[in-house]
Amino acid sequence: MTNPVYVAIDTTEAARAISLAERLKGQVGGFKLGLEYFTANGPAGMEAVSGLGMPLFVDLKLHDIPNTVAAAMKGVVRLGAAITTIHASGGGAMIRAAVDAANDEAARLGMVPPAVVAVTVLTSLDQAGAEQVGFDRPVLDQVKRLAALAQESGAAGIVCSPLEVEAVRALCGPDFKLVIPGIRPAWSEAGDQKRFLTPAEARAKGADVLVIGRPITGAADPAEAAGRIKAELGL
Ligand SMILES: O=c1ccn([C@@H]2O[C@H](COP(=O)(O)O)[C@@H](O)[C@H]2O)c(=O)[nH]1
Repeated sequence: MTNPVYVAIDTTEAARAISLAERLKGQVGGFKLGLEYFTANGPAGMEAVSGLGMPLFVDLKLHDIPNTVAAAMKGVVRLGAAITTIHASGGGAMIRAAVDAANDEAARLGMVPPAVVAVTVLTSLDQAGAEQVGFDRPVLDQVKRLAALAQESGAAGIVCSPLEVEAVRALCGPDFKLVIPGIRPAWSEAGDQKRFLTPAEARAKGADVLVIGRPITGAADPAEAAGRIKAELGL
């Protein structure tokens, strides 16, 4: 089985990111770099990590009018992303524009386009937090609604919490990519994550990609922590 874990390397420091990536290379399936890293280090910083030869998940969660998202998505393709994120709540036209831009730019450059996945309801929101931003229905229903929109608008998959995986799988089918943060091994701290399960639980429910940051990167020995997660997954 391919290792489904993408480690979220959330830091502003390129040297720390590269050092973590080098130490974790054999223990995870890929590296995720997000806003914190990109705004500090730009495309060159991204390339310093992708140059280590592992799949790169570029997590910029684009959310703007379709024209702007399409232009930004072309830059994401040039970073060599295997997976990248947009916000589903940007709407169907925005999702379609992002997917079309990814495909067009990749074709122009002779590259494989990234899997464009749409963030539904952030895993840091519980029911009360979701209601605060106007999702006045159960979180599961909101996730399913945005998953259906993402799928009909051409996205390769979605980002949701492990608690919603089974329902979205039933709704969207086996080929829809479920990228799942909110992963907390039993021995780790929840931090700001509100909707979470363990790696083994998330995998058993049918998650395709497990996004795990602080339980690995904040451990005294990140490679050992990633190795424990690998063992939990039977890898
Ligand atoms: O709903 C979401 C969407 C994205 N994330 C990102 O995943 C990682 C999780 O890191 P942990 O340290 O394991 O909490 C982080 O980069 C988030 O930006 C998410 O957590 N929830």
